[in-house]
This record gives sequence, structure tokens and C-alpha cells, in this order.
Amino acid sequence: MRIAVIGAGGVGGCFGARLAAAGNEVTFVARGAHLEAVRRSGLIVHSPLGDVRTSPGSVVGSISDLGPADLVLVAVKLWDTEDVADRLRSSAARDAPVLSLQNGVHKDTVLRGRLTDEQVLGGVCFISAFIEEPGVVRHNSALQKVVLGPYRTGQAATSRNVLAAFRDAGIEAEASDDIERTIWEKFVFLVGLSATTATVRGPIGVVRSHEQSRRLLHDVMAETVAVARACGVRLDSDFAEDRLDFCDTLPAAMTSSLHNDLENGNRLELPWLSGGVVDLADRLGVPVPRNRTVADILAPHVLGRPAGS
Ligand SMILES: NC(=O)C1=CN([C@@H]2O[C@H](COP(=O)(O)OP(=O)(O)OC[C@H]3O[C@@H](n4cnc5c(N)ncnc54)[C@H](OP(=O)(O)O)[C@@H]3O)[C@@H](O)[C@H]2O)C=CC1
Ligand SMILES: CC(C)(CO)C(=O)C(=O)O
Repeated sequence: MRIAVIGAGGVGGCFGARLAAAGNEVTFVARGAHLEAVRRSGLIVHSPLGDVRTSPGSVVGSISDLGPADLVLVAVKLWDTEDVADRLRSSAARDAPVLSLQNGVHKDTVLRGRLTDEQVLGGVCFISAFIEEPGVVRHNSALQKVVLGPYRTGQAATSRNVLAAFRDAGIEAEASDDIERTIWEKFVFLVGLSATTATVRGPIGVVRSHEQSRRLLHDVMAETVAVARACGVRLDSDFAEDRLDFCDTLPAAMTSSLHNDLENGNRLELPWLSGGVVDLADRLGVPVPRNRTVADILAPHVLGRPAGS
């Protein structure tokens, strides 16, 4: 399969390198120092599942340099989604099925609005990975999973082919018959994990073992469930309790990419996490005081470490 991976960072780098190692013709789109390093030496992925190195020729510097593809994976941070969709629309890969592995409930709305409705599949991924230095991605744990599915019945065969490509590459991959709900299920958990680990500035082990931060985790997720239900997504009313039980099964040291980005002084995806919950809630008239407070506390950090801190 000819696979274009837009964004060769933690997510795109890990999944793209595994798909390449399985014999797919993978082309990464990268930029800056990362692009130069991958051009020189290939993309190196250090992983507890085994290290991988891609060939130096497998990267281009712009979406407009892509050739025709059988699948496009989108793995950029959420603020780059509009730009990626616009560039993709005028590239040689414009007709390929598109699967975004990004977080949140907004990304596919953006992609479906700017590309064709028929080409965008739904998906989420579960992994913890980041760019350690230009050309090098570090995969932190054995967790490496995708869940994907069609938004429309006409996409069923494509969705099955993409699922098979992931599985053939040794990646845990599940089919969802209600991908919108699956994306919201991950969102509820992710908003809770991100909000609490970033504001407590500690991993889930710390958050869940203190009464007040544990209640915060529950309440942030319960508010997100209420917003999902107001959007018409069929989540059970006690889904936050279910996710709290799930949080108790996680390794104590686990944290969120938002918390990592905060600690490293990077730009944050907050406007699409607790901030995104607040925006949706305001339109729907759902009270979300906990998410609003989290968004307010972290607001000074959204564009990176604030001057003077
Ligand atoms: N990291 C993780 O563990 C997880 C992340 N996710 C989600 O996956 C998405 C991607 O995150 P992550 O992999 O961490 O992001 P990274 O920042 O590690 O990687 C994104 C890469 O894409 C590059 N990029 C952005 N736009 C373009 C473009 N137009 N052309 C070429 N390269 C481009 C960025 O470059 P530059 O740095 O110059 O902007 C960066 O190198 C996010 O939505 C995140 O929430 C989901 C699960 C886990
Ligand atoms: C929760 C996790 C690690 C799961 O993939 C994630 O998506 C994130 O922190 O961005």
C-alpha cells in the first residue's frame, strides 16, 4: 500500500515506521530540522516493541511533493489540521482515503469540511511517543493501538483494507461500528487525564490517589459525557464512573501528551481538550465549571511557556 504520513512526530513516526517495516511504501511529510535529519539518516524509532529505522528516501518536505497514495495518515498537532487539509486538496494524493490519528472530537469535522465526506475515515490511536531529537522518535511503552471505522456505509471496504494494513504490520487494530462514539469515548478519558495531569503536574498515580484530584478527574469526565450526550452521542450516563475505574488500571507513571507539552514549554492542544469542551458546552447550554477552570488555569501556557515564568 502507498501510504503518505503527514507529520512524522510521536504518532506519525511510530505508526508510519511500523507500516514501512511491513513492506508498505510509506512517504513521510516532515519539516525543519526533523526533515533534514530524516533525509540524512532515515527516521529512527526507539521502542520497547523493537527499534525501527526507515530509509532516508522516504521523506518529503511538503504535501505538494507527495505522489498518488492509497492512504493518507494525518498526525500533526490540531492547530495544523486546516492547513494540512487545504494543502492535501491540491496535492497528487487528493483522492486517497484519509485517516486522522489526532486527538479530539473536532479533527474529522475539519477534515470532512475541507476534503470530501467520502474519503475521511474515523479513527483514534493509543500510544505514548514524542520526538526526542531531530530524526529520532521515542515510543515510551508497549501501548500501540488504533481503532478505526467508516462514517458512511460506502467506506466499509476501504476501512477493512486499512485495518488489515495495520494488523499486517503487527499493530493492534480494532474495527469500530460506531466510530463517532469511539472517538468520544477516548475524548472523555483524554480530557480527564490531560486536565488533571497538567493542573496537578503529576502522573495519573498521583491524581487518582488524592481525594480532591480524583474527584476533579471524575467531574471533568462527567461534564464531557454530558456534552457528548447533548451532542447526540450515545454514551451511558455513568460512563465517567466507567472511565474512572479504567484510570485505576493504568500504570501509576502514565501521563498525557498535554502534560508532557506543558512541562516542555511547548504549545498546548488545550483549546481542543478542556477548552473544546467549554466551547461546545456554551453552544449547547451545558454547565462545565470544572473544564472551564482547567482551561482558565492553563490559558497562559497555551502558546508555550509564558515570558517571566
Ligand atoms: N504523542 C502522543 O503520545 C500522542 C499524540 N496524539 C495526538 O496525535 C497528534 C499528533 O501528535 P504528536 O505526534 O505528538 O505531534 P508531534 O509534534 O510529535 O508531531 C507532529 C509533527 O508534524 C509536523 N508538521 C506539522 N505540520 C506539518 C506540515 N504541514 N508539513 C510537515 N510536517 C508538519 C510537526 O512539525 P513542527 O514541530 O515544526 O510543528 C511535527 O514534527 C495530536 O493531535 C496528538 O494529540 C494521540 C495519541 C498519543
Ligand atoms: C492518553 C494518551 C497517551 C493515549 O494515547 C493520549 O492520547 C495523549 O496523552 O495524548
